[in-house]
Amino acid sequence: MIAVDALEKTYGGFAAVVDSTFSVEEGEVFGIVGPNGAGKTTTLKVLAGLIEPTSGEARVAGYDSTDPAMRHHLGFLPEESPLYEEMTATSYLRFFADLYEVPRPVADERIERALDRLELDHRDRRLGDVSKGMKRKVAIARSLVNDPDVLVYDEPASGLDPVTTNSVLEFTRELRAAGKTVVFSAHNLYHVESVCDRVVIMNEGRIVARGTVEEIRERHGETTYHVYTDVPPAPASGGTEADADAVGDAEEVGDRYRTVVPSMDAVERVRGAASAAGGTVVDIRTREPSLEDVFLDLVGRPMPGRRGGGEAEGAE
Ligand SMILES: Nc1ncnc2c1ncn2[C@@H]1O[C@H](COP(=O)(O)OP(=O)(O)OP(=O)(O)O)[C@@H](O)[C@H]1O
Repeated sequence: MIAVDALEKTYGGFAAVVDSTFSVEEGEVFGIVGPNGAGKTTTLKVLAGLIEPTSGEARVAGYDSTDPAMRHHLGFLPEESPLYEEMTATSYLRFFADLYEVPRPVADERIERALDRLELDHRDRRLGDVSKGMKRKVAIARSLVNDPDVLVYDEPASGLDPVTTNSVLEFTRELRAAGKTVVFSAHNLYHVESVCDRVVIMNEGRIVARGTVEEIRERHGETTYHVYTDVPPAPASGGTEADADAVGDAEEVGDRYRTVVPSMDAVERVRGAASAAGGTVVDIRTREPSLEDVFLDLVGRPMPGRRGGGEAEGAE
């Protein structure tokens, strides 16, 4: 449903997106995560046809993203979605439905359905007077007035309270169940883990990891072993440097000592060191990396060659 190929976007010589290639299948929820300035919004704006690639291409629902016909198949939720403050939710959504030339009875039914599902009260209050959560929900409803196949949401749940956040995430799952394809960006990795079928992690314009959350964890994360001993482990005299490294950082936890190590070999070294100190291992726990662990590890690495590349364009 979406195919992005060797996408580059530069702003006046600054490469915001570098050599990005990914695809999204029909009915998939696809997450783009990354730190501030990673290139997420730029990627989404290209998909939404709001900016043109410097090179490479993005195809959405069978159209080039720069083809105006593509927009009939797309609903876009920008990161900031200022609404017309004097309008009510209903009149605002009708206005957008008219822009898409949706027949009025169809539009009214669609708008009612979206507002009901999003549990939007105060439909006749001016938008300038409704809460931030309600404004976000109206913006989400706006993305659906043309009944698009593809939804591109930039930080859909950012700044929302936990209840509204949950309802937006649940709504995203329902969109998938209805066969829509959803691409969204997020900073909150829990949101991504809980909703997305597949994810790309971007850093400094480049994709640095991709796959299901599970695949990314397996590929990029490290399992650690937490070894609990009843004495501080001390390497036996005459032990190797690796033995000393393995037991260097025991931390006192209650009446036990915890040493975190990356392998079973190192666990055995800790065992030896505990016994050399007259004690024993009392517990070993395995800890799988979270998406957040992987993320912090990946985005902490410097990325080469961000500046330059592609032709300079004026800032938009
Ligand atoms: N119109 C523009 N002109 C110049 N530079 C831009 C423009 N838009 C974005 N950039 C730069 O491109 C880089 C990527 O920006 P982008 O907004 O895509 O990142 P992001 O991952 O969405 O960040 P955030 O999480 O902060 O929203 C940033 O360094 C940003 O300053």
